Amino acid sequence: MPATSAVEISGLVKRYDGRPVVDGLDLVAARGQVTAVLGPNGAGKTTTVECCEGLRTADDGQVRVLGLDPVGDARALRPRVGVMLQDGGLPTAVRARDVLAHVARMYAAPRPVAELTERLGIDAFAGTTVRRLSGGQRQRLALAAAIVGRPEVVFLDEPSAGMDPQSRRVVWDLVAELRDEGVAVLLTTHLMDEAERLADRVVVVDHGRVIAQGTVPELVASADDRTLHLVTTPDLPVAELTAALGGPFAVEERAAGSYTVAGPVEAATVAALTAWLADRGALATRLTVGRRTLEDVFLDLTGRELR
Ligand SMILES: Nc1ncnc2c1ncn2[C@@H]1O[C@H](COP(=O)(O)OP(=O)(O)OP(=O)(O)O)[C@@H](O)[C@H]1O
Repeated sequence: MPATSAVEISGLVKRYDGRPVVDGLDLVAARGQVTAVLGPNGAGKTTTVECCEGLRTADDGQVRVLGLDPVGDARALRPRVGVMLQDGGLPTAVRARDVLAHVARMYAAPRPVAELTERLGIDAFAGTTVRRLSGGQRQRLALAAAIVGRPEVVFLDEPSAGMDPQSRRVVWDLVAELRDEGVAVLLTTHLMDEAERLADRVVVVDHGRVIAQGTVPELVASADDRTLHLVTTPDLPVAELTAALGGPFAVEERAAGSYTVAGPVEAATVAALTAWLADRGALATRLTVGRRTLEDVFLDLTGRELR
């Protein structure tokens, strides 16, 4: 394993009832980097992370965390790895502050608990039992528990899911700090802005396999394609518009009155579009042309169908 990689997964297979939900997955997460795993619901992200955490055993392939086997070397790994589970995984009858104090005592040189509770706004609900915490409060406590032991590798399964925007920013700052301290952070997320802001590398998983990976700029920089975002009258006939633009464009109404035109958008495309809108008496209240976003790329890669 190269010195910089903290997690190495090769050919991982995990089946449930004979059905492979992880199906030959390869992934590397480096120290001092945030690696974000994206994928539709059921793609196999949590299962993969749980194999790294030693909570599931692989049916095939190999998983190495800090060069060790997450299941066989669980004892050696425990003090070096931080884990934040999707459901929190915290004891429900214990008060928030006691959970954290207890976890901190398991490590030789924990972070100062008071500093963490202040930073993550846990002081405000420190005396409340886990059972009675809101979803976002529970997430913050789970994050604190995952990092209090100064781990070398941190697994964060949807760390800011259910959090308000203020908490999310605090979490993002904390994750960036961990990275700067040299920690390997492997996180799953459905939030494209979270991945865009935090990830040094993005790994897109679908049907239990990696279907794309790279830095965000690498992933969004495909050919000359741009995306035009348009806000105007809802329910316009997109097939007619596509024909009027006269090129290989993918036109879509993503939300009522909010359209995207993907493809080789040029000045003439914008002119044709505004002329077509004017013919229908439709006013564009917003029209922007930019490079494709990570969300555009994600939808292109994984399709539009619900899972
Ligand atoms: N213990 C289990 N027994 C049977 N099937 C399971 C089990 N755990 C997960 N699965 C199935 O495995 C598939 C992958 O689940 P997983 O939780 O890894 O997906 P995910 O990518 O994390 O999805 P999400 O984005 O919804 O969290 C799903 O179809 C799920 O129903």
